[in-house]
Amino acid sequence: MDSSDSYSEDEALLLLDKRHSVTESLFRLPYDLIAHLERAAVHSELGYPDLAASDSYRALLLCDECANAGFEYHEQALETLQIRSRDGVPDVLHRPGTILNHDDLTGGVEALNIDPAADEQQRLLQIAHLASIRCYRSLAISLLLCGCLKSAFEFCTRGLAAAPDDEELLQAKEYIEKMARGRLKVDNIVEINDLPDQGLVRREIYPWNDHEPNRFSPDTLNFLNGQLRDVAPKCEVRVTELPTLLESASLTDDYGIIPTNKQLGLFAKEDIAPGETVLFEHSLLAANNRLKETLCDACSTELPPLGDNSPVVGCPECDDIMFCNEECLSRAQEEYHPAVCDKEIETVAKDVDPREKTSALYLHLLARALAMSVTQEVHPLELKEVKYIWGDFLPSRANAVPHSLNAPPPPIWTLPFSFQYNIAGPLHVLEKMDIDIYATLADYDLWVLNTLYSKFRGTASARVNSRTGHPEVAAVHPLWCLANHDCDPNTQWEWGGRMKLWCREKRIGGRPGGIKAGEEVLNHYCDIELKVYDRREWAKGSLGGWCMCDRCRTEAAAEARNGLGQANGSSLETLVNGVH
Ligand SMILES: C[S@@+](CC[C@H](N)C(=O)[O-])C[C@H]1O[C@@H](n2cnc3c(N)ncnc32)[C@H](O)[C@@H]1O
Repeated sequence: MDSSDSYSEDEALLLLDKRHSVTESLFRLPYDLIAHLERAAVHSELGYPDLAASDSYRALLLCDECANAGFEYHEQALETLQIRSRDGVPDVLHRPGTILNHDDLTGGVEALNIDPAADEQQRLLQIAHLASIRCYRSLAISLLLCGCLKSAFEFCTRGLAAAPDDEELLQAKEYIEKMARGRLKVDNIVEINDLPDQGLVRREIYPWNDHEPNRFSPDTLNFLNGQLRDVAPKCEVRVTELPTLLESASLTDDYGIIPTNKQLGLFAKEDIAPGETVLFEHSLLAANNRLKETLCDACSTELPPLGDNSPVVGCPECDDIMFCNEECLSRAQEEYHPAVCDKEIETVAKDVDPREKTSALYLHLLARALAMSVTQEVHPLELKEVKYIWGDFLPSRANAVPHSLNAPPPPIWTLPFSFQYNIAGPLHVLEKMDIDIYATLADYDLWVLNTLYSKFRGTASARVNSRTGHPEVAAVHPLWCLANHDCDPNTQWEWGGRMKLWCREKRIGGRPGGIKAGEEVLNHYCDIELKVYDRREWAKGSLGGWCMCDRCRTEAAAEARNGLGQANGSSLETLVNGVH
Protein backbone atom coordinates (compact mmCIF):
# COMPACT_ATOMS: atom_id res chain seq x y z
CA MET A 1 0.00 0.00 0.00
CA ASP A 2 1.35 3.41 -0.90
CA SER A 3 2.08 5.51 2.17
CA SER A 4 -0.21 8.35 1.10
CA ASP A 5 -3.25 6.14 0.55
CA SER A 6 -5.86 5.63 3.17
CA TYR A 7 -7.23 2.11 3.31
CA SER A 8 -10.65 0.64 2.80
CA GLU A 9 -12.75 -0.96 5.56
CA ASP A 10 -11.69 -4.42 4.33
CA GLU A 11 -8.02 -3.54 4.31
CA ALA A 12 -8.35 -2.06 7.80
CA LEU A 13 -9.96 -5.28 9.04
CA LEU A 14 -7.18 -7.36 7.51
CA LEU A 15 -4.58 -5.17 9.18
CA LEU A 16 -6.39 -5.44 12.51
CA ASP A 17 -6.40 -9.24 12.13
CA LYS A 18 -2.71 -9.14 11.40
CA ARG A 19 -2.15 -6.97 14.46
CA HIS A 20 -4.12 -9.40 16.57
CA SER A 21 -2.14 -12.45 15.44
CA VAL A 22 1.28 -10.82 15.87
CA THR A 23 0.25 -9.55 19.32
CA GLU A 24 -0.87 -13.07 20.28
CA SER A 25 2.46 -14.40 19.09
CA LEU A 26 4.20 -11.81 21.29
CA PHE A 27 2.24 -13.08 24.27
CA ARG A 28 3.66 -16.56 23.53
CA LEU A 29 7.21 -15.37 22.73
CA PRO A 30 7.60 -12.04 24.57
CA TYR A 31 11.32 -11.59 23.78
CA ASP A 32 10.78 -11.86 20.03
CA LEU A 33 12.36 -8.75 18.55
CA ILE A 34 11.28 -9.78 15.05
CA ALA A 35 7.60 -9.92 16.08
CA HIS A 36 7.98 -6.48 17.67
CA LEU A 37 9.23 -5.17 14.33
CA GLU A 38 6.42 -6.95 12.48
CA ARG A 39 3.90 -5.32 14.77
CA ALA A 40 5.57 -1.92 14.30
CA ALA A 41 5.03 -2.32 10.55
CA VAL A 42 1.34 -3.16 11.05
CA HIS A 43 0.86 -0.24 13.43
CA SER A 44 2.47 2.06 10.86
CA GLU A 45 0.12 0.84 8.17
CA LEU A 46 -2.85 1.28 10.48
CA GLY A 47 -1.80 4.89 11.05
CA TYR A 48 -0.55 4.65 14.65
CA PRO A 49 3.05 5.94 14.41
CA ASP A 50 3.26 6.25 18.20
CA LEU A 51 2.51 2.54 18.65
CA ALA A 52 4.98 1.73 15.87
CA ALA A 53 7.65 3.76 17.68
CA SER A 54 6.99 1.89 20.91
CA ASP A 55 7.26 -1.53 19.23
CA SER A 56 10.46 -0.48 17.47
CA TYR A 57 11.95 0.81 20.71
CA ARG A 58 11.18 -2.47 22.49
CA ALA A 59 12.74 -4.31 19.53
CA LEU A 60 15.82 -2.09 19.79
CA LEU A 61 16.15 -2.90 23.49
CA LEU A 62 15.94 -6.60 22.60
CA CYS A 63 18.69 -6.14 19.97
CA ASP A 64 20.84 -4.79 22.80
CA GLU A 65 19.86 -7.78 24.95
CA CYS A 66 21.06 -10.11 22.16
CA ALA A 67 24.35 -8.28 21.81
CA ASN A 68 25.24 -8.10 25.51
CA ALA A 69 25.84 -11.35 27.38
CA GLY A 70 25.51 -9.64 30.76
CA PHE A 71 22.02 -8.23 30.10
CA GLU A 72 19.00 -9.57 31.96
CA TYR A 73 17.10 -11.04 29.00
CA HIS A 74 20.12 -11.94 26.87
CA GLU A 75 19.44 -15.66 26.67
CA GLN A 76 15.70 -15.37 26.06
CA ALA A 77 16.20 -12.74 23.34
CA LEU A 78 18.91 -14.73 21.55
CA GLU A 79 17.03 -18.04 21.78
CA THR A 80 13.92 -16.44 20.32
CA LEU A 81 15.92 -14.83 17.53
CA GLN A 82 17.36 -18.24 16.73
CA ILE A 83 13.85 -19.71 16.42
CA ARG A 84 12.73 -16.82 14.21
CA SER A 85 15.75 -16.95 11.90
CA ARG A 86 16.02 -20.71 11.52
CA ASP A 87 15.09 -20.42 7.84
CA GLY A 88 17.24 -17.38 7.14
CA VAL A 89 16.92 -13.66 7.69
CA PRO A 90 13.30 -12.92 8.72
CA ASP A 91 11.10 -11.32 6.08
CA VAL A 92 10.50 -8.10 7.99
CA LEU A 93 14.20 -7.25 7.65
CA HIS A 94 14.03 -7.62 3.87
CA ARG A 95 11.46 -4.89 3.54
CA PRO A 96 12.27 -1.21 3.69
CA GLY A 97 10.13 0.83 6.11
CA THR A 98 6.44 0.95 5.32
CA ILE A 99 5.95 4.67 5.69
CA LEU A 100 8.58 6.18 3.45
CA ASN A 101 7.75 6.54 -0.18
CA HIS A 102 10.62 4.24 -1.05
CA ASP A 103 10.35 3.51 -4.77
CA ASP A 104 14.02 4.09 -5.31
CA LEU A 105 15.32 2.79 -2.00
CA THR A 106 16.98 -0.57 -1.70
CA GLY A 107 17.01 -0.11 2.08
CA GLY A 108 16.53 -3.46 3.80
CA VAL A 109 17.79 -5.73 1.06
CA GLU A 110 21.20 -4.26 0.38
CA ALA A 111 22.11 -4.46 4.02
CA LEU A 112 21.50 -8.19 4.35
CA ASN A 113 25.02 -9.36 3.72
CA ILE A 114 25.29 -12.02 6.37
CA ASP A 115 28.76 -13.54 6.30
CA PRO A 116 28.24 -17.17 5.10
CA ALA A 117 31.29 -18.29 7.09
CA ALA A 118 29.89 -16.94 10.37
CA ASP A 119 29.12 -19.46 13.11
CA GLU A 120 25.60 -19.60 14.54
CA GLN A 121 26.35 -17.13 17.33
CA GLN A 122 27.89 -14.63 14.93
CA ARG A 123 25.05 -15.11 12.44
CA LEU A 124 22.49 -14.25 15.13
CA LEU A 125 24.46 -11.21 16.21
CA GLN A 126 24.63 -10.01 12.62
CA ILE A 127 20.88 -10.42 12.26
CA ALA A 128 20.35 -8.53 15.54
CA HIS A 129 22.59 -5.77 14.18
CA LEU A 130 20.54 -5.55 10.97
CA ALA A 131 17.38 -5.52 13.03
CA SER A 132 18.72 -2.62 15.08
CA ILE A 133 19.18 -0.56 11.91
CA ARG A 134 15.61 -1.37 10.99
CA CYS A 135 14.57 -0.18 14.49
CA TYR A 136 16.40 3.13 14.03
CA ARG A 137 14.66 3.73 10.71
CA SER A 138 11.27 2.95 12.13
CA LEU A 139 11.85 5.08 15.23
CA ALA A 140 13.10 8.05 13.19
CA ILE A 141 10.15 8.03 10.82
CA SER A 142 7.45 7.15 13.36
CA LEU A 143 8.55 9.79 15.85
CA LEU A 144 8.76 12.34 13.05
CA LEU A 145 5.14 11.58 12.19
CA CYS A 146 4.17 12.11 15.82
CA GLY A 147 5.91 15.51 15.79
CA CYS A 148 8.72 14.46 18.17
CA LEU A 149 11.53 15.89 16.09
CA LYS A 150 14.34 15.86 18.64
CA SER A 151 13.87 12.19 19.49
CA ALA A 152 13.42 11.31 15.81
CA PHE A 153 16.69 13.10 15.05
CA GLU A 154 18.52 11.36 17.88
CA PHE A 155 17.47 7.88 16.72
CA CYS A 156 18.32 8.81 13.15
CA THR A 157 21.79 9.94 14.25
CA ARG A 158 22.34 6.74 16.23
CA GLY A 159 21.26 4.71 13.21
CA LEU A 160 23.58 6.60 10.89
CA ALA A 161 26.48 6.07 13.30
CA ALA A 162 25.92 2.33 12.86
CA ALA A 163 25.09 2.45 9.14
CA PRO A 164 26.39 5.74 7.66
CA ASP A 165 25.21 5.02 4.10
CA ASP A 166 21.74 3.78 4.93
CA GLU A 167 19.52 5.44 2.34
CA GLU A 168 16.37 5.30 4.39
CA LEU A 169 18.03 6.92 7.40
CA LEU A 170 19.61 9.60 5.22
CA GLN A 171 16.23 10.37 3.72
CA ALA A 172 14.61 10.40 7.17
CA LYS A 173 17.25 12.88 8.35
CA GLU A 174 16.38 15.19 5.47
CA TYR A 175 12.69 14.98 6.30
CA ILE A 176 13.30 15.70 9.97
CA GLU A 177 15.49 18.71 9.18
CA LYS A 178 12.95 20.04 6.70
CA MET A 179 10.12 19.69 9.20
CA ALA A 180 12.25 21.27 11.96
CA ARG A 181 13.16 24.27 9.79
CA GLY A 182 9.47 24.74 9.05
CA ARG A 183 8.40 24.48 12.67
CA LEU A 184 11.20 26.65 14.03
CA LYS A 185 11.01 29.04 11.07
CA VAL A 186 14.80 29.05 10.63
CA ASP A 187 17.09 28.32 7.66
CA ASN A 188 19.56 26.16 9.56
CA ILE A 189 19.29 23.87 12.56
CA VAL A 190 22.14 24.67 14.90
CA GLU A 191 21.26 23.10 18.20
CA ILE A 192 19.62 19.66 18.42
CA ASN A 193 18.21 20.52 21.83
CA ASP A 194 16.15 23.28 20.22
CA LEU A 195 14.18 20.81 18.13
CA PRO A 196 10.55 20.47 19.21
CA ASP A 197 9.86 17.15 20.89
CA GLN A 198 6.26 17.44 22.00
CA GLY A 199 3.86 15.90 19.50
CA LEU A 200 0.25 14.83 19.21
CA VAL A 201 -1.22 11.40 18.57
CA ARG A 202 -4.62 9.77 18.23
CA ARG A 203 -6.85 9.87 21.29
CA GLU A 204 -9.37 7.10 20.90
CA ILE A 205 -10.80 3.89 22.18
CA TYR A 206 -8.52 1.60 20.19
CA PRO A 207 -10.46 -0.93 18.10
CA TRP A 208 -8.94 -3.77 20.16
CA ASN A 209 -9.58 -2.16 23.58
CA ASP A 210 -12.08 -4.44 25.30
CA HIS A 211 -11.66 -2.85 28.73
CA GLU A 212 -13.70 0.27 28.05
CA PRO A 213 -17.18 -0.02 29.59
CA ASN A 214 -20.41 1.22 28.11
CA ARG A 215 -20.52 4.32 30.29
CA PHE A 216 -24.28 4.69 29.84
CA SER A 217 -25.29 1.12 30.73
CA PRO A 218 -27.33 0.35 33.87
CA ASP A 219 -24.35 -1.69 35.18
CA THR A 220 -22.05 1.33 34.98
CA LEU A 221 -24.59 3.69 36.52
CA ASN A 222 -25.30 1.22 39.34
CA PHE A 223 -21.62 0.78 40.04
CA LEU A 224 -20.95 4.52 40.14
CA ASN A 225 -24.04 5.23 42.21
CA GLY A 226 -22.89 2.55 44.68
CA GLN A 227 -19.56 4.39 44.98
CA LEU A 228 -21.31 7.74 45.39
CA ARG A 229 -23.42 6.51 48.32
CA ASP A 230 -20.66 7.23 50.88
CA VAL A 231 -18.83 10.00 49.07
CA ALA A 232 -21.78 12.14 47.92
CA PRO A 233 -24.91 10.72 49.61
CA LYS A 234 -27.28 13.28 48.09
CA CYS A 235 -26.05 12.79 44.52
CA GLU A 236 -26.45 10.34 41.68
CA VAL A 237 -24.87 10.00 38.28
CA ARG A 238 -27.11 10.26 35.23
CA VAL A 239 -26.79 10.28 31.48
CA THR A 240 -27.16 13.81 30.16
CA GLU A 241 -26.73 15.92 27.01
CA LEU A 242 -23.93 18.48 26.85
CA PRO A 243 -23.12 21.09 24.23
CA THR A 244 -20.69 19.84 21.60
CA LEU A 245 -17.73 22.14 21.95
CA LEU A 246 -15.86 23.86 19.15
CA GLU A 247 -12.13 24.54 19.01
CA SER A 248 -12.50 28.29 19.38
CA ALA A 249 -14.86 31.26 19.03
CA SER A 250 -17.78 30.77 16.64
CA LEU A 251 -20.89 32.59 15.56
CA THR A 252 -23.15 30.22 17.44
CA ASP A 253 -23.34 32.19 20.70
CA ASP A 254 -26.80 33.55 20.04
CA TYR A 255 -28.21 30.43 18.33
CA GLY A 256 -31.25 29.06 20.15
CA ILE A 257 -30.26 25.41 19.63
CA ILE A 258 -26.72 24.06 19.54
CA PRO A 259 -25.55 20.49 18.87
CA THR A 260 -25.19 18.28 21.93
CA ASN A 261 -23.66 14.93 22.80
CA LYS A 262 -24.40 12.24 25.37
CA GLN A 263 -22.25 12.16 28.51
CA LEU A 264 -22.51 11.60 32.24
CA GLY A 265 -23.21 14.23 34.88
CA LEU A 266 -23.83 14.49 38.62
CA PHE A 267 -27.35 15.31 39.83
CA ALA A 268 -28.92 16.06 43.23
CA LYS A 269 -31.27 13.31 44.51
CA GLU A 270 -32.40 15.55 47.37
CA ASP A 271 -32.34 19.28 48.02
CA ILE A 272 -28.88 20.50 49.03
CA ALA A 273 -28.67 23.62 51.19
CA PRO A 274 -26.25 26.53 50.62
CA GLY A 275 -22.97 25.75 52.40
CA GLU A 276 -23.73 22.03 52.68
CA THR A 277 -21.03 19.50 51.66
CA VAL A 278 -21.94 17.84 48.37
CA LEU A 279 -19.01 15.44 47.97
CA PHE A 280 -15.98 14.43 50.03
CA GLU A 281 -13.55 12.13 48.23
CA HIS A 282 -10.21 10.57 49.17
CA SER A 283 -8.22 9.38 46.17
CA LEU A 284 -4.85 7.67 46.14
CA LEU A 285 -4.56 8.23 42.42
CA ALA A 286 -2.38 11.23 43.30
CA ALA A 287 1.20 12.26 42.67
CA ASN A 288 3.64 15.10 43.17
CA ASN A 289 6.93 16.20 41.71
CA ARG A 290 8.61 17.56 44.80
CA LEU A 291 12.16 16.33 45.16
CA LYS A 292 12.22 16.51 48.91
CA GLU A 293 9.20 14.87 50.41
CA THR A 294 7.13 17.02 52.70
CA LEU A 295 3.89 15.57 51.38
CA CYS A 296 1.97 12.43 52.27
CA ASP A 297 3.02 9.75 49.80
CA ALA A 298 -0.55 8.49 49.47
CA CYS A 299 -2.76 11.55 49.19
CA SER A 300 -0.13 14.28 48.55
CA THR A 301 -1.43 16.49 51.34
CA GLU A 302 1.11 18.62 53.30
CA LEU A 303 2.41 16.51 56.18
CA PRO A 304 1.43 17.74 59.65
CA PRO A 305 4.40 18.78 61.82
CA LEU A 306 6.47 15.92 63.24
CA GLY A 307 6.63 15.61 67.01
CA ASP A 308 5.42 13.55 69.96
CA ASN A 309 1.73 13.53 69.10
CA SER A 310 2.11 13.74 65.36
CA PRO A 311 -0.11 11.36 63.38
CA VAL A 312 2.61 11.11 60.69
CA VAL A 313 3.87 7.54 60.09
CA GLY A 314 6.57 6.10 57.86
CA CYS A 315 6.60 2.87 55.89
CA PRO A 316 8.26 0.27 58.13
CA GLU A 317 10.17 -1.16 55.15
CA CYS A 318 11.54 1.86 53.30
CA ASP A 319 13.30 5.07 54.26
CA ASP A 320 11.83 8.53 53.92
CA ILE A 321 8.38 7.55 52.65
CA MET A 322 5.89 9.24 54.95
CA PHE A 323 2.12 9.19 55.28
CA CYS A 324 -0.08 11.78 56.96
CA ASN A 325 -1.70 9.15 59.19
CA GLU A 326 -2.31 5.43 59.75
CA GLU A 327 -5.30 5.46 57.41
CA CYS A 328 -3.19 6.64 54.47
CA LEU A 329 -0.44 4.12 55.30
CA SER A 330 -2.84 1.21 55.46
CA ARG A 331 -4.64 2.21 52.25
CA ALA A 332 -1.27 2.65 50.55
CA GLN A 333 -0.24 -0.85 51.62
CA GLU A 334 -3.45 -2.30 50.20
CA GLU A 335 -3.63 -0.27 47.01
CA TYR A 336 -0.17 0.58 45.63
CA HIS A 337 2.80 0.78 47.98
CA PRO A 338 4.06 -2.84 47.86
CA ALA A 339 4.88 -2.40 44.15
CA VAL A 340 7.20 0.53 44.88
CA CYS A 341 8.35 -0.22 48.43
CA ASP A 342 12.12 0.40 48.67
CA LYS A 343 12.44 0.69 44.86
CA GLU A 344 13.52 4.37 44.73
CA ILE A 345 10.87 5.02 42.14
CA GLU A 346 10.18 8.45 43.59
CA THR A 347 13.40 9.73 42.01
CA VAL A 348 12.12 9.14 38.44
CA ALA A 349 11.47 12.37 36.49
CA LYS A 350 11.47 14.61 39.58
CA ASP A 351 14.25 17.05 38.72
CA VAL A 352 13.04 18.18 35.29
CA ASP A 353 13.21 21.32 33.20
CA PRO A 354 10.36 23.68 34.22
CA ARG A 355 8.90 23.35 30.69
CA GLU A 356 8.46 19.63 31.31
CA LYS A 357 6.83 19.85 34.74
CA THR A 358 3.35 19.23 33.39
CA SER A 359 4.35 16.14 31.41
CA ALA A 360 6.38 14.87 34.35
CA LEU A 361 3.41 15.26 36.67
CA TYR A 362 1.24 13.21 34.34
CA LEU A 363 4.00 10.58 34.26
CA HIS A 364 3.90 10.44 38.07
CA LEU A 365 0.14 9.91 37.96
CA LEU A 366 0.67 7.17 35.42
CA ALA A 367 3.32 5.61 37.66
CA ARG A 368 0.83 5.58 40.55
CA ALA A 369 -1.76 3.84 38.37
CA LEU A 370 0.86 1.26 37.34
CA ALA A 371 1.80 0.66 40.99
CA MET A 372 -1.91 0.17 41.78
CA SER A 373 -2.21 -2.29 38.93
CA VAL A 374 0.85 -4.30 40.06
CA THR A 375 -0.14 -4.32 43.74
CA GLN A 376 -3.79 -5.21 43.14
CA GLU A 377 -2.98 -7.56 40.23
CA VAL A 378 -5.55 -5.78 38.11
CA HIS A 379 -5.17 -4.59 34.52
CA PRO A 380 -4.59 -0.80 34.68
CA LEU A 381 -7.71 -0.10 32.61
CA GLU A 382 -9.79 -2.20 35.04
CA LEU A 383 -8.81 -0.18 38.12
CA LYS A 384 -12.01 1.22 39.60
CA GLU A 385 -10.44 4.70 39.77
CA VAL A 386 -9.76 4.61 36.03
CA LYS A 387 -12.27 2.40 34.26
CA TYR A 388 -15.27 4.70 34.18
CA ILE A 389 -13.67 8.07 33.70
CA TRP A 390 -14.10 10.29 30.71
CA GLY A 391 -11.28 10.09 28.15
CA ASP A 392 -12.40 12.73 25.65
CA PHE A 393 -11.85 10.15 22.92
CA LEU A 394 -12.58 10.73 19.26
CA PRO A 395 -13.95 7.94 17.08
CA SER A 396 -11.14 5.86 15.50
CA ARG A 397 -12.49 6.60 12.06
CA ALA A 398 -12.19 10.38 12.56
CA ASN A 399 -8.55 9.87 13.50
CA ALA A 400 -7.70 7.57 10.62
CA VAL A 401 -6.64 10.20 8.16
CA PRO A 402 -4.07 9.43 5.48
CA HIS A 403 -0.63 10.27 6.73
CA SER A 404 2.12 11.83 4.71
CA LEU A 405 5.59 12.92 5.67
CA ASN A 406 4.89 16.35 4.26
CA ALA A 407 1.92 17.00 6.50
CA PRO A 408 2.02 17.91 10.19
CA PRO A 409 -0.03 15.70 12.52
CA PRO A 410 -3.65 16.38 11.62
CA PRO A 411 -5.38 18.75 14.04
CA ILE A 412 -7.74 16.02 15.11
CA TRP A 413 -4.90 14.19 16.87
CA THR A 414 -5.34 15.56 20.37
CA LEU A 415 -3.33 13.44 22.79
CA PRO A 416 -0.03 15.09 23.78
CA PHE A 417 2.82 12.68 23.14
CA SER A 418 6.58 12.53 23.55
CA PHE A 419 9.08 9.70 23.35
CA GLN A 420 10.33 10.59 26.82
CA TYR A 421 7.02 10.67 28.68
CA ASN A 422 4.95 8.12 26.78
CA ILE A 423 7.54 5.46 25.91
CA ALA A 424 10.87 5.68 27.75
CA GLY A 425 9.57 7.10 31.06
CA PRO A 426 6.87 4.46 31.70
CA LEU A 427 9.31 1.64 30.79
CA HIS A 428 11.79 3.11 33.27
CA VAL A 429 9.09 3.18 35.96
CA LEU A 430 8.15 -0.46 35.26
CA GLU A 431 11.77 -1.56 35.34
CA LYS A 432 12.24 0.21 38.69
CA MET A 433 9.31 -1.85 39.95
CA ASP A 434 11.15 -5.00 38.78
CA ILE A 435 8.51 -5.70 36.17
CA ASP A 436 9.53 -7.71 33.12
CA ILE A 437 8.39 -5.24 30.46
CA TYR A 438 8.28 -7.94 27.76
CA ALA A 439 6.28 -10.58 29.63
CA THR A 440 3.67 -7.99 30.70
CA LEU A 441 2.89 -6.53 27.29
CA ALA A 442 -0.85 -7.19 27.66
CA ASP A 443 -0.92 -4.95 30.73
CA TYR A 444 1.56 -2.24 29.86
CA ASP A 445 1.51 -1.89 26.08
CA LEU A 446 1.69 1.71 24.83
CA TRP A 447 -1.99 1.79 23.82
CA VAL A 448 -2.87 1.02 27.47
CA LEU A 449 -0.65 3.87 28.68
CA ASN A 450 -2.08 6.25 26.07
CA THR A 451 -5.59 5.36 27.22
CA LEU A 452 -4.61 6.15 30.82
CA TYR A 453 -3.08 9.44 29.74
CA SER A 454 -6.25 10.33 27.78
CA LYS A 455 -8.33 9.77 30.89
CA PHE A 456 -5.99 11.70 33.17
CA ARG A 457 -5.68 14.65 30.82
CA GLY A 458 -9.44 15.16 30.84
CA THR A 459 -9.96 14.85 34.57
CA ALA A 460 -6.87 15.49 36.74
CA SER A 461 -6.85 18.46 39.04
CA ALA A 462 -3.57 20.05 40.04
CA ARG A 463 -2.11 22.33 42.66
CA VAL A 464 0.57 24.82 41.76
CA ASN A 465 3.56 25.81 43.84
CA SER A 466 2.71 29.27 45.12
CA ARG A 467 6.34 30.42 44.76
CA THR A 468 7.17 29.12 41.26
CA GLY A 469 3.67 28.93 39.80
CA HIS A 470 4.51 25.47 38.42
CA PRO A 471 2.12 22.54 38.83
CA GLU A 472 3.36 20.41 41.68
CA VAL A 473 0.67 17.97 42.76
CA ALA A 474 -1.94 16.22 40.64
CA ALA A 475 -4.77 13.82 41.38
CA VAL A 476 -7.69 12.14 39.75
CA HIS A 477 -10.87 11.99 41.83
CA PRO A 478 -13.04 9.62 39.82
CA LEU A 479 -16.36 10.67 41.38
CA TRP A 480 -15.70 14.39 41.69
CA CYS A 481 -14.78 14.44 38.01
CA LEU A 482 -18.27 13.30 37.05
CA ALA A 483 -19.53 16.84 37.69
CA ASN A 484 -19.71 19.02 34.59
CA HIS A 485 -18.59 22.61 34.28
CA ASP A 486 -20.68 25.78 34.24
CA CYS A 487 -19.48 29.38 34.53
CA ASP A 488 -22.42 29.95 36.87
CA PRO A 489 -21.69 26.95 39.12
CA ASN A 490 -23.80 25.93 42.08
CA THR A 491 -20.80 24.40 43.89
CA GLN A 492 -17.27 25.30 44.88
CA TRP A 493 -14.35 22.95 45.47
CA GLU A 494 -11.16 22.70 47.41
CA TRP A 495 -8.55 19.98 47.35
CA GLY A 496 -6.17 19.48 50.22
CA GLY A 497 -5.58 15.76 50.45
CA ARG A 498 -9.34 15.18 50.28
CA MET A 499 -11.50 16.64 47.54
CA LYS A 500 -14.36 18.67 48.97
CA LEU A 501 -17.23 20.03 46.94
CA TRP A 502 -19.82 22.16 48.67
CA CYS A 503 -22.94 24.08 47.71
CA ARG A 504 -22.37 27.78 47.00
CA GLU A 505 -24.01 30.35 49.23
CA LYS A 506 -24.52 32.66 46.26
CA ARG A 507 -24.69 32.26 42.49
CA ILE A 508 -23.35 34.71 39.91
CA GLY A 509 -25.15 38.07 40.15
CA GLY A 510 -25.89 37.50 43.84
CA ARG A 511 -28.77 35.03 43.39
CA PRO A 512 -29.11 32.72 46.43
CA GLY A 513 -27.39 29.31 46.29
CA GLY A 514 -28.88 25.86 46.91
CA ILE A 515 -29.47 22.85 44.65
CA LYS A 516 -32.95 21.38 44.27
CA ALA A 517 -33.55 17.63 43.91
CA GLY A 518 -33.22 16.74 40.22
CA GLU A 519 -30.95 19.68 39.36
CA GLU A 520 -27.46 19.13 37.98
CA VAL A 521 -24.48 19.65 40.26
CA LEU A 522 -22.39 22.23 38.40
CA ASN A 523 -18.68 22.48 39.04
CA HIS A 524 -16.22 25.06 37.67
CA TYR A 525 -13.03 24.30 35.74
CA CYS A 526 -11.84 27.93 35.59
CA ASP A 527 -11.81 31.16 37.55
CA ILE A 528 -15.41 32.31 37.14
CA GLU A 529 -14.53 35.89 38.12
CA LEU A 530 -12.81 36.39 34.75
CA LYS A 531 -14.43 37.93 31.70
CA VAL A 532 -16.00 35.62 29.16
CA TYR A 533 -13.09 35.46 26.70
CA ASP A 534 -10.53 34.71 29.42
CA ARG A 535 -12.82 32.17 31.08
CA ARG A 536 -13.25 30.37 27.81
CA GLU A 537 -9.50 30.35 27.15
CA TRP A 538 -8.82 29.01 30.64
CA ALA A 539 -11.46 26.33 30.64
CA LYS A 540 -10.61 25.20 27.11
CA GLY A 541 -7.84 22.82 28.22
CA SER A 542 -10.00 20.82 30.62
CA LEU A 543 -13.28 21.17 28.71
CA GLY A 544 -11.78 20.21 25.38
CA GLY A 545 -13.27 23.26 23.63
CA TRP A 546 -14.86 26.69 23.85
CA CYS A 547 -17.30 26.85 26.78
CA MET A 548 -20.94 27.07 25.61
CA CYS A 549 -22.65 27.44 28.98
CA ASP A 550 -25.59 29.87 29.15
CA ARG A 551 -23.56 32.52 30.91
CA CYS A 552 -20.74 32.43 28.35
CA ARG A 553 -23.10 32.50 25.39
CA THR A 554 -25.16 35.35 26.82
CA GLU A 555 -22.13 37.44 27.71
CA ALA A 556 -20.29 36.72 24.45
CA ALA A 557 -23.38 37.47 22.34
CA ALA A 558 -23.84 40.77 24.23
CA GLU A 559 -20.17 41.67 23.71
CA ALA A 560 -20.44 40.84 20.01
CA ARG A 561 -23.54 43.06 19.68
CA ASN A 562 -21.65 45.88 21.38
CA GLY A 563 -18.57 45.32 19.23
CA LEU A 564 -16.45 44.35 22.25
CA GLY A 565 -15.60 40.75 21.25
CA GLN A 566 -11.90 39.94 21.38
CA ALA A 567 -9.96 38.50 18.46
CA ASN A 568 -9.12 34.86 18.72
CA GLY A 569 -5.78 34.77 20.58
CA SER A 570 -3.32 31.95 21.18
CA SER A 571 -4.57 29.16 23.37
CA LEU A 572 -3.65 29.01 27.02
CA GLU A 573 -1.87 25.81 27.86
CA THR A 574 -3.80 24.73 30.91
CA LEU A 575 -2.72 21.61 32.62
CA VAL A 576 -4.02 23.02 35.82
CA ASN A 577 -7.65 22.07 35.43
CA GLY A 578 -9.79 24.49 37.28
CA VAL A 579 -7.10 25.78 39.63
CA HIS A 580 -7.60 29.38 40.56
C1 LIG B 1 -14.38 15.94 34.06
S1 LIG B 1 -15.39 15.40 32.76
C2 LIG B 1 -17.01 15.69 33.33
C3 LIG B 1 -17.83 14.42 33.31
C4 LIG B 1 -18.13 13.89 31.94
N1 LIG B 1 -19.25 14.60 31.34
C5 LIG B 1 -18.40 12.40 31.94
O1 LIG B 1 -19.19 11.92 31.11
O2 LIG B 1 -17.79 11.71 32.74
C6 LIG B 1 -15.05 16.70 31.64
C7 LIG B 1 -15.67 16.56 30.28
O3 LIG B 1 -17.09 16.75 30.37
C8 LIG B 1 -17.55 17.55 29.29
N2 LIG B 1 -18.12 18.78 29.85
C9 LIG B 1 -18.09 19.20 31.12
N3 LIG B 1 -18.73 20.36 31.26
C10 LIG B 1 -19.17 20.71 30.05
C11 LIG B 1 -19.90 21.82 29.53
N4 LIG B 1 -20.30 22.83 30.29
N5 LIG B 1 -20.18 21.83 28.21
C12 LIG B 1 -19.79 20.84 27.41
N6 LIG B 1 -19.10 19.77 27.82
C13 LIG B 1 -18.79 19.70 29.13
C14 LIG B 1 -16.36 17.85 28.41
O4 LIG B 1 -16.36 16.92 27.36
C15 LIG B 1 -15.19 17.61 29.32
O5 LIG B 1 -14.05 17.19 28.61
